This record gives sequence, C-alpha cells and structure tokens, in this order.
Amino acid sequence: METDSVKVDSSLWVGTKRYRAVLSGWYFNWTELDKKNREKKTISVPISEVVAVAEGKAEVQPQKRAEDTDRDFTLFYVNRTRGGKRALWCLGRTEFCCPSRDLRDQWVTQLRTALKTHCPSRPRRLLVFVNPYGGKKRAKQVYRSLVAPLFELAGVSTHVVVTERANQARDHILKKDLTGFDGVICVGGDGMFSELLHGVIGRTQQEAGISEHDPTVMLQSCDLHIGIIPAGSTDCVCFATVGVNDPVTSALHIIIGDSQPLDVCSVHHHNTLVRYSVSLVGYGFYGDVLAESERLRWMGPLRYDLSGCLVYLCNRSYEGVVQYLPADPQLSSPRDNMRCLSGCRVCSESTEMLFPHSDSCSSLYSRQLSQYSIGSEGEWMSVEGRYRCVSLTCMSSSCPRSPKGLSPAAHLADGTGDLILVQDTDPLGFLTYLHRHTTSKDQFDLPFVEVHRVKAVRFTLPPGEEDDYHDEERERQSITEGAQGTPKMACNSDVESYGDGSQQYLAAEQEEPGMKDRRRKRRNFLCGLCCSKPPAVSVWNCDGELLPYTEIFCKVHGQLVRLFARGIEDEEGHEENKSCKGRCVLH
Ligand SMILES: CCCCCCCCCCCCC/C=C/[C@@H](O)[C@H](COP(=O)(O)O)NC(=O)CCCCCCCCCCCCCCC
Ligand SMILES: Nc1ncnc2c1ncn2[C@@H]1O[C@H](COP(=O)(O)OP(=O)(O)O)[C@@H](O)[C@H]1O
Ligand SMILES: [Ca+2]
Repeated sequence: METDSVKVDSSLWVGTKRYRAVLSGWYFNWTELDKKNREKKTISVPISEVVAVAEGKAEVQPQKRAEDTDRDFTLFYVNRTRGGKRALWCLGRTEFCCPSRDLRDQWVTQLRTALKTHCPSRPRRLLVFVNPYGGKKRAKQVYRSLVAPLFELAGVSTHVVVTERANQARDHILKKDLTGFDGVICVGGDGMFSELLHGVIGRTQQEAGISEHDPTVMLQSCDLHIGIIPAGSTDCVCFATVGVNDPVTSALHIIIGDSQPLDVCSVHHHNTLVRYSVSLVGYGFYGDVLAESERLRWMGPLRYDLSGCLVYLCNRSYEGVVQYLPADPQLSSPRDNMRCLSGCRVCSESTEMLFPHSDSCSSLYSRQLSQYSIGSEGEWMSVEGRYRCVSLTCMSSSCPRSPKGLSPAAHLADGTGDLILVQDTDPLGFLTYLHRHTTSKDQFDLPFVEVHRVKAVRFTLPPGEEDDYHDEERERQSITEGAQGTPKMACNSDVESYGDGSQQYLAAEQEEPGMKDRRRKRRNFLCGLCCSKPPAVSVWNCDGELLPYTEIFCKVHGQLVRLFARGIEDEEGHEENKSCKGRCVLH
C-alpha cells in the first residue's frame, strides 16, 4: 500500500496569490483564494481524479497552443458541480506558477509519476462506435465537441467507427481483431449499448468455447470494459450506472478508468439464446409501447410519450403464467429502500457469493440454478393471472423519465433482478402506478402490484391461449430450419451455430421482407382503439428491442460485464467541490 509520503511540498502562485501546495501519496492539496467571497480555501484532488498535467498555461482545445512559459504548469482534474439535483462532473482546470523552472519540472514529473503509479487501470486506447441514427441524431456532434477533446487531453487514443447500419457495432466486436483496445465505447442510447453488450459477451464466450444457447450454462465474465456516452432516447443504462446522462461526466469516468460490474439477464426460448438485457425485459404495457413507438421513430425521444398515451388508452391486459426462482431474502429485498449507490454494500457482499475464491469463473447462483434444472420443482414459485405488465429488471432502470426507476432498490451487481407483476386493474389504478414512477411515492404500495427479487423467471402462456402473433414467426423458422436443419436464433439478427460451435450473427436481412410490417400492423393501436377483438398476446420489450417469442426463460448472470462507471454517487458525499463555478471548462 502506498505510504502517504510527501512527494513535493512548496509554495506556488495560484492566480495572484502564493500559497503552499503538497503532493502526498494519493492527494494533491493546494490553497487558493475563492474569487467570490475573497477567502482562502483548500482544494484536495485525489490523484485518481487527475485527468492531465500540462507544462505552461495549457487549454483543453488542442488548437489553442499552450503559452509555454517555463515556470507554469496546468492541472486538469474532475470537478463536481450541481446541475439542479444532478451531481454532474466537469473538467476542472487550475494554472500554477512556480518560483523556478526546476521546481516546475519537479512538480510535473512527480504528478505524472503519481498518475502512472496509482492509476494502472486507465484505458490508453479505445474503440468508439457512434450511432448517427439514434436519439436526437446528434451523437457525432456530441462526440466531436465534448468528448474527443477530453480523450485527446488525457492522452487516450481512439479508433472511431460511425455506424452505417444496425448491428454493425456488434458484428465488429464479434469478428474484428480487438488487440490493443482497453475498452469499447458507444455514443448513443440503450439500443446501441445493447449492441456492444451482445458483442462483448458473444466474443468472450466464443473465446472461452462456451455455447450461449444452453440456458443453464455459466457464462464467462467479460473483462473488456464498455463505456457509454449518452446520446439516445431513454439512456437508462447510463443514467442508472453514473447517476446522470451527461456526455462530459461519462467521458471523465471513462478517462479515469472507473470500473462498475453489472448484472446481465439472458433470455432464452427453449434452447436458443434470444437476447441479453440489463435494463428491462417487459411484457404488456412496455412491450406494446415499444412496438407502437417503432413506427414513430422520426419523432425521436418523444415517440415513447405519444405511444405511451396511445397504449394506455387501449387499456390492455394479458393472460400469462409466471414462474420465478426467488433470491435469498436475507440479503436484500426490493422494498428495503436501500438504494444502490457507489460502493454499495449489498453488491460488494454479493461479489463474495458470486465469485467464491475457490472457483472464480462460475457464479454461485448459476451453480444453484443448475441444481434446479429447468423442469425441477426446487424453490420455483408460480403465479398465473391477467397482467397489465410483467417486467424484469437487473438494475433500478432509473432514467430521465423516471429518476427512481422501475425498481428503486434494485442493485447493479448483486446477481439478482426484480420481477414486477402488475395485475389487471382499472385505468385510474394503472395510471397511478405509472405516475408514481415520476414521484417519490412507492409504486409497489398498490394492491394490484407485486415485486419479487429473483434469479430466474419463466413466462408461458396459459394452455389454450392462442399465440397467433408469433405463429408466422414459427412458420418462417420451420421453413428456414427445413432448409438448413440448424436451430435459428430469432431476433433482429440471426445466429447460426456451425459445427465448430462458433457463432456467426447474421444481419436482420434474414427476415422475410414485409414480415416486420405485418407484425407491426397487427399491433397498430390507432386502429386497435376501435377494433373489437384486442390481441390476446403482447410482445416482449428487451432493452428497446422487440422479441419474436412470447414464451421465454430469463436468468440473471451476476456481474457478467464491466462499465467505465462507479455507480450513482451519493450527492451529499461531495460538499467541498460543490461550488466550482468558473473553474469548469468545456461545459
Ligand atoms: C403519467 C406519467 C407516466 C410516466 C411513466 C414512466 C415510466 C418510465 C419507465 C422507464 C423504463 C425504462 C426502461 C428502459 C428501457 C430502454 O432500454 C428502452 C430503449 O431505450 P433507447 O430508446 O434509449 O434505446 N426504452 C424503452 O423501451 C422505453 C420504455 C417505455 C417508456 C414508457 C413511457 C410511457 C410514458 C407515457 C405514459 C402516459 C400515460 C398517461 C396518458 C393519459
Ligand atoms: N447507422 C445506423 N442506422 C440504423 N440503425 C442503427 C445505426 N446504428 C445503430 N442503429 C440501431 O439503432 C437502434 C437505436 O439506437 P439507440 O442509440 O439506442 O437510439 P435510441 O435511444 O433512440 O433508441 C439500435 O438498436 C441500433 O442497433
Ligand atoms: Ca441486479
């Protein structure tokens, strides 16, 4: 453990005043005059939050050459500001002037050495995917103006790919050589993150020789970190792992090399992997909202509000049988009001349980789960009924639309998910349930709502329920299976498993032309408002992707991937840096 040995201790000019500055093991402390109230204040920056040290009076924009006087140096570091309730990060910048050039060189050398010593896990080279198509279609501009200058300042090199089609990012990660990259970054929304998630998990299992199609397999956890620069419509994964969806905040978390493990839910249909999810696997309301919103993509983020209203007015509920494997109630519960924040105790305790020292690659829950093989009774619970919505979320799924999220006390890395069952109820009751997502009232404190912390869920239709919605899908499957005799993975991309167990994702072109439109027409709620026979079956929304199956099996894999984040910082925890107006650049 690094001692707190003093590396440099001298007086430095900050602005027009000269004060003492000390670089000890982990911190750089200096004193300066607070411009507003003309009094001295001490600033203390942990080395782990230093972004860069530059000789001279350096600026962030590379085109502004540093005025290289030989006695100055500039420090760039993480500054916490307050954008309303949100704890934003911005780039702090302070110029120091030394009595001599030697002392300046000593400061710069020691600071850079401290950076190298204390922050070995910082990314040096990143693979960046920009989605020009998602959100407000401003991803390129966001990246170029706010993020690229920070990466350049911090000395992080990047290879940027602006995607031209859906699934290009995922295919790139699955097939291309990733040597030398310390992480992959998506500039977009949850759909774009989902592409990188599928690429990173698929690549890791490919290289470990694990077949993703076996629902009880223990997946290999992925070391290649994923970073998100928010530029989408819901941006819920970014919001739930960082606390805000702000490009500069996220870029700074990436630069300092934060690492946040994240649970992932695998979704299977029989022995076929359909999708992975981290934010929401939702049937009923959320599924119908997504199905309806795809036609309104030209509206950007507003499409969810309009389709939300339309779907709400259709007042639909669906029959279903839900079986679930409860998690250990001693550890935590969805009603214990223990929000998952940076350094969360529940998640760190789960790390012990998920990866016991003896066998680091297998997760405890997967072992337990494989004991209860799919068909056995074990501790599986089963409920049947008519539901407004059935949602499974591995995290709080907080997002700008719903600051507390679908399940406010869910944990990012505890190996469990929260299953929320909203039974059929009157429209006002359901509106109350929805509305509580935007207030601090407990959305589970309603008679028709139940929530369970689970490790696995199976959803099936009650016997005799017509799944006409997917019959065409199955027809298509059988036609293609007949042709190729291999199980086709059904989703907007098809996986064809070859003899050698490697898996090639094929692009969505495999779908018959017009199949999607036919499906979507079926769900068109505008005509649905008046149509007599509402569909008996809804559709699954899996992180913003429609699933082509109704009967699915979901399993939570604890801490399967890692993000360049540190969880939601408890706003109260950073009083001292709160007011830093004027010292923030690039905001
Ligand atoms: C009356 C106010 C109702 C507010 C309801 C807020 C519920 C918010 C739930 C947020 C769920 C977040 C789960 C995130 C899923 C995302 O992965 C996924 C993809 O994200 P991407 O577009 O960035 O790729 N996003 C989604 O699937 C969108 C989720 C659906 C949002 C529902 C919005 C409904 C709001 C309108 C309801 C109005 C009812 C009253 C009308 C009289
Ligand atoms: N260049 C592209 N053209 C069309 N679709 C794309 C492109 N790049 C990515 N996509 C797809 O767009 C979808 C939405 O992307 P996302 O960034 O989540 O935006 P939003 O948050 O608005 O949904 C993703 O599912 C992704 O697969
Ligand atoms: Ca979880």
